[in-house]
Amino acid sequence: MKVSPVCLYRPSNYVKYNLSLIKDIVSTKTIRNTDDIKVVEPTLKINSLKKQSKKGLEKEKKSNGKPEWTSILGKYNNLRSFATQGNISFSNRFFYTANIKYEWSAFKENEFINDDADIETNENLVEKNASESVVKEKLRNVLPEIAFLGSSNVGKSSLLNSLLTNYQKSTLDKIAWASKRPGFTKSLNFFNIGNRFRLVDTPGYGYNSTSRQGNLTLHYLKNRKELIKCFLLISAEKGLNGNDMNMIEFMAENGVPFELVFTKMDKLKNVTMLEKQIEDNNIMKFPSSPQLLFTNSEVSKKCRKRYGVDYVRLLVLQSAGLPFNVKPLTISKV
Ligand SMILES: Nc1nc2c(ncn2[C@@H]2O[C@H](COP(=O)(O)OP(=O)(O)OP(=O)(O)O)[C@@H](O)[C@H]2O)c(=O)[nH]1
Ligand SMILES: [Mg+2]
Repeated sequence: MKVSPVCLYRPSNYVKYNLSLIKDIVSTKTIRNTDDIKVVEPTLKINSLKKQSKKGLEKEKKSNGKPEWTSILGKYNNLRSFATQGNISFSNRFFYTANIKYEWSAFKENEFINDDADIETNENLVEKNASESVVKEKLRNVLPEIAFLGSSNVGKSSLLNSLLTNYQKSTLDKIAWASKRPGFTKSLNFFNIGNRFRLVDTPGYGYNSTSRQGNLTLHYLKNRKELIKCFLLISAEKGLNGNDMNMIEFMAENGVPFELVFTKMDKLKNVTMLEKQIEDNNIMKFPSSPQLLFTNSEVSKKCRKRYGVDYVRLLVLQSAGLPFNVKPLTISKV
């Protein structure tokens, strides 16, 4: 199948959705061997577009001790009005005090259904180390789900860990497994957060992914009743790519609410170019008006703190329909 990359990127074509195309694109296996390789090229490599002057870099380095990019944290979302010190303290406390429980991984479509009839008849649901009643209990415990999506290596697993790790700690808690190797997460992984909602880590699409993983994620997005929100992660260093645009189309077509999170902000050299990309791709004019968040999950000498995490936490609670002062519940030991 030949696809013009220009056609894919143009916002006017944004509503034109083609399931077979997306399935192909989510699988790099398919793409590597076809001309469609073009569609996975990033639309814009932010850092490569313009070499910054020394003066510009200096200016960007620090403003009030923070990296300059932190000035856009509240610019492309409506969270500023909610981000009072009180609400931030409440929501941080929720994430620090909630019991976190990894519950299960889904490698196949039938591992995230929770229709009673299907459970009764589906023997695949019985895990090696769990009785059928345990698996049923897990699937019956209906909680709203928020999934992290994005290209491989954008930092989905790291963001999940960052949300759940206290600011005081210098390294992230290892709740979801992260790795510098792209394509590391191979299944949908479900984490119960204080028995109020689940965070779902997903396999990345693009480099080093497989069509099985891509189809699994698409099936989850389309069919999972508990899914209330997706956070689509984009590496600020690499920019939005064709796969991201297709995933956005897929979610729009299937009525899946989503927000956008720019990750690895600590690696961004030029905040103006990121803003230009947001404008050029008409991101603020997407019909569903996603909120834009910006964060870094790693710290370095240049960027000594994790920024933007407060906003992501606020938006997760808000997405789950919870008040910011919500208290975590006990998670059943089953
Ligand atoms: N500098 C920097 N590195 C990051 C950030 N977030 C993640 N990383 C690194 O990027 C690599 C990939 O992170 P992961 O969290 O495993 O990425 P992922 O999206 O889950 O990747 P897959 O599971 O392969 O799809 C790891 O080496 C992380 O340490 C960030 O904000 N800044
Ligand atoms: Mg991962």
